Amino acid sequence: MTAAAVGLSHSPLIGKNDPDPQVVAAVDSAVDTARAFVRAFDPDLVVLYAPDHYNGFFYKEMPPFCLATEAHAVGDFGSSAGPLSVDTEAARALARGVLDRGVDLSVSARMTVDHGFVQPLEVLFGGIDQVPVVPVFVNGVATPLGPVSRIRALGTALGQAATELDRRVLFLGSGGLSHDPPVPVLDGAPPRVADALIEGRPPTPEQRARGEQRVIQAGRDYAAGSTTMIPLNPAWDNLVLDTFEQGRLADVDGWTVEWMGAEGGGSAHEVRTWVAAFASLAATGPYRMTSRFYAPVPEWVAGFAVATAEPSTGTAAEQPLREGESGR
Ligand SMILES: O=C(O)/C=C/c1cccc(O)c1O
Ligand SMILES: [Fe+2]
Repeated sequence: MTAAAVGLSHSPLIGKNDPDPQVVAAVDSAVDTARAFVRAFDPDLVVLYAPDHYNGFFYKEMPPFCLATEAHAVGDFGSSAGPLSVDTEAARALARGVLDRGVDLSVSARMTVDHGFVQPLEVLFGGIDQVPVVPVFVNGVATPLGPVSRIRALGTALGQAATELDRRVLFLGSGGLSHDPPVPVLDGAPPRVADALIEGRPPTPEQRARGEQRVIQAGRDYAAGSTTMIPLNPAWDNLVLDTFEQGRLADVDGWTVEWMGAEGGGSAHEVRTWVAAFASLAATGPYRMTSRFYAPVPEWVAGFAVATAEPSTGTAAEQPLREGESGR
């Protein structure tokens, strides 16, 4: 088995509320680098860790994480709808391997997913059915959230299980870093909203359009500096990226839910997907980050980051990231 990892922020506001062209060009260039990295690695299996935004998982049953043996995308914010090309056999083997290692994984035989899963597949592979994938939902939105150490344990167990497959596995984390979009919160929600968050009744097209419009307005408010939400936090985002780049994954066990929310906003917990992806790669051996990009993009309500990593050979030929590559 060979492995690699990519972390990629997502935002449904990309293309809908764009920043200055220079910022878009810088992001495009970083994404091109990641795409080239993925093409060169040529994975035959992608383990995709991503959050949900109350399109697939609801408070009726809200697991901390869940692996899918089959998955369908809802097509929110104009993203692709339909079945993902899930590798059911690999998904079952990985689920077994994670459970055997003492991590209480739940399994969905028909997961509903949204832009959190779809966007990285579209961006890196050109669609949701282009590469065999094992989708793993990681709750990064719906409180209460468990300790980050359990996400590292999940990633580690899944990485170890993947070593037993004769595959080229890309571990892909979708989301983060600091951001505080207007995702509804159950605590204190009016009864109609609470009911929707618990039951998960599909929104009418009008309701979905209103919700999406609210997010677009949030992007405009962030860009205008008139938001009442927690601002993007480049210092915290770079601390998070330093942790991954320096392979200090055990540090995340000390990250509290309160600290992450205060520093990075209500959706900063999406960075749990990166924790899982890098822990999976680390479970296969030492790694090195080969590219790192970061830009705070208020128009997208996103501390936006892209990073790639591969196994480290420990030889002198390996170059550390150059200044321009780090995005700092
Ligand atoms: O409202 C949603 O479904 C999500 C919005 C959003 C906005 C910006 C960054 C993200 O990661 C999001 O999921
Ligand atoms: Fe998100």
